[in-house]
Amino acid sequence: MKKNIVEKIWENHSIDNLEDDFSVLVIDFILLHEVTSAQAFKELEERKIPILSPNQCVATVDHIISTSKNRKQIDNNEAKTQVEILRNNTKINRISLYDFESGHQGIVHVIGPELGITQPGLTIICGDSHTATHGAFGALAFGVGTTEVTHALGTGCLLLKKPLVMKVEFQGEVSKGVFAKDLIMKLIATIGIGGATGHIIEYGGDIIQKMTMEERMTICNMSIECGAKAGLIAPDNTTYSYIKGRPYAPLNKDWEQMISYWSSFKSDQGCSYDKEIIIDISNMKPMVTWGTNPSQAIEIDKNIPLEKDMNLNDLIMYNQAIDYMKLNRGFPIEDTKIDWAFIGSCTNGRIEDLRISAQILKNKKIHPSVTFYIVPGSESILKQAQIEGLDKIFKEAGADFRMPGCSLCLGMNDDKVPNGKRCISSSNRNFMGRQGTGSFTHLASPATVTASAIEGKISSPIKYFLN
Ligand SMILES: CC(C)[C@H](C(=O)O)[C@@H](O)C(=O)O
Ligand code: SF4
Repeated sequence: MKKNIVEKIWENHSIDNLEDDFSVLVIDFILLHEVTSAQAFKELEERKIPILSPNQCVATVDHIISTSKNRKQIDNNEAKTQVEILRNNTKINRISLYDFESGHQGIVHVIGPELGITQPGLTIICGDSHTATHGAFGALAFGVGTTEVTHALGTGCLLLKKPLVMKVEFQGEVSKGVFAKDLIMKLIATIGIGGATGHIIEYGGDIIQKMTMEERMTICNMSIECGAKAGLIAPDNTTYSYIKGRPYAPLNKDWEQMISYWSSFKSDQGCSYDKEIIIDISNMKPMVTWGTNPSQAIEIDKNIPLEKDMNLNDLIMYNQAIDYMKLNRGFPIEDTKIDWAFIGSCTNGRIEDLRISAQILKNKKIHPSVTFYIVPGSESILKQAQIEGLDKIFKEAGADFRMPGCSLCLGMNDDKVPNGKRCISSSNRNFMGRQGTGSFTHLASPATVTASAIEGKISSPIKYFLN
């Protein structure tokens, strides 16, 4: 029987099939961060259950930490306690912790791939909703709650219901100035925040195949924003060359064997899906959100929708969003004045994102009224940016190039957009107050963020890519 990639990974990991499509699934890797792991360790300790396989776990500090240069001296007491608890838990349980100055501290979904932990055909979980990022490598990776983290740490498996599978393909020509972020935002705007509920998305087709791993990670990362449990992309040579030589990658003598194993995790030609969606991206412009969820997005040259443009079901959310965002119905989104700009997060805080921003910023200054945070996803990206001299370009332009962490993606650490200020952001969520109480967020690609930081208003980056 022909199978899709999800069915293949599922069967390969299922050790017991129960009624109603439930299976006991082996979990290959557990990623941990300071916010959602403490309770899991505590419960296991209380019940005297040891961690089954500490070498299949990796931890880092990302959410709550400071991104300032003197981040090691943690002033915030709550953050200090959470970091100390994680240090202690990982030490007692012999789990690798990528702490400050380890060379790989960073956002959990950035360092997994970077270390070569994220590999095709694996099942990977983390107490974090953006775990789908790892699906870019053909892994079945999804966010879970702390109870499931506890269960998986103790037993190495999880009881799960087999999800439906949706195939998504982007078709057409990618226009200049349009990036992976714009494509995934277009999908979410098209199918809505619940458009993929109950499904795992497999992204396929020529456009996806031509993408770099960084671009594929951006795509898979935001799958959760349209309700999908996970998003994945079949592995190919781009995947294998990215993994090769990384700390957790198979060594030379096992390499060929692993490639042939990994290559088996591809959907069979003619296999079936529960749903198939094609998104036409011809002549598409960069995307930007006007509202307070990621589906409330339009192409940058379009007007903010009017009430009559909305679905009846979306009307309440529409009105709440417009009122919160203090925007004018039916007006252009372009030229909306901004105060802050942010490049970072597990969606767009990778080296390619910083390179695009630096390419635009070179020999330019950001607008005097804009505060621009550029936050690398990991220590290794920070180092690479310094090697390439990107840090100098950022500094000369007037941007603040900071230490790695989740930073302004969520208002859980010292980095916050002040009340009443408007930020254009390369992150993945624009919920009310997400970047700080009373702040306004517009999601966009790193190129659009940078163009807007220069102009002091929401601006298209297309002009920077015309020759
Ligand atoms: C703090 C954490 C539980 C949360 C998540 O799961 O997504 C965070 O990473 C986010 O992006 O909102
Ligand atoms: S960068 Fe943002 S989305 Fe990603 S894990 Fe951190 S808080 Fe969550």
